[in-house]
Amino acid sequence: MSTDRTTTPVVEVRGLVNRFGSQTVHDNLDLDILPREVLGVVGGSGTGKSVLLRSIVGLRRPNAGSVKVFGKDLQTLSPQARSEQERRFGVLFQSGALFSSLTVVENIALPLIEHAGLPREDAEHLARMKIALTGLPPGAGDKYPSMLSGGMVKRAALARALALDPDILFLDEPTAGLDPIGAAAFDQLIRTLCDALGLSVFLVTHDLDTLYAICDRVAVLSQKRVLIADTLERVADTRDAWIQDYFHGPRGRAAAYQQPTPAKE
Ligand SMILES: Nc1ncnc2c1ncn2[C@@H]1O[C@H](COP(=O)(O)OP(=O)(O)OP(=O)(O)O)[C@@H](O)[C@H]1O
Repeated sequence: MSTDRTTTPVVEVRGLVNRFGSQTVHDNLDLDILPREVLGVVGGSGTGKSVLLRSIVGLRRPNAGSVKVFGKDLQTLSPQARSEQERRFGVLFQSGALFSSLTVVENIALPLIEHAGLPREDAEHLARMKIALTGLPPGAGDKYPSMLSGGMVKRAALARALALDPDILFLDEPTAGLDPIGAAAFDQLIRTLCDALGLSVFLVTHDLDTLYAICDRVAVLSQKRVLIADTLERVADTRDAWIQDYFHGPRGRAAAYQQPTPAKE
């Protein structure tokens, strides 16, 4: 676990409101993402975890509220300044979202060519470095996504999310669909990258093992807002029906038994 995190947030979400027609998904939601932390974001299905992620990274304009990234409100920036801020985000969507007609190297090189303006040869050289960083064998770079296993696709998508050397990584259910061993290995990869590269990680998950294995704090979405964002221990002790069910039901007990509790600062 990282030990030198400061308390100035890298992302501050304040008073966020998101509505779809008559459905209010978020109502006055507040959340901080701290430097160098892995923040697990949990909540029942449909509580708005993915919408929150999309609102923070600028893919959805909220109905009200503000999102500050490194102290700057994305909505008030010029298009160029905004795009520079957005380059500080790396996003891994649930589907992986790689282009099927491009090889893994080409997929990872693409943002380096399009956003960083690198010549193809340099971009592909850097792409191979990102591939190595995520633990993929070198040969994987020349394959198409359909030729890779589910775990390898996740790693390739992570390599692409890391292409522009982001400060904050957003992961939407990264271990969904992986077998338990593959999921545990992917968890450890995220923790290692967070510590080695000094990244902050916003991680939407349903996976209790992930929370116990790598998260510094856990944010619970419930009743259209963040009910609590704190250490796993304090969250699990919170009096709330969903939290009690989630952390102290059979699956929660099994996860707590299997994993060492994250080190305290
Ligand atoms: N583009 C959209 N148009 C209309 N409704 C939407 C849209 N995107 C999300 N919603 C609604 O917002 C709510 C929250 O969706 P979201 O995908 O954020 O939930 P979630 O917490 O990530 O759920 P899950 O854990 O099942 O993935 C859902 O009721 C969903 O139907």
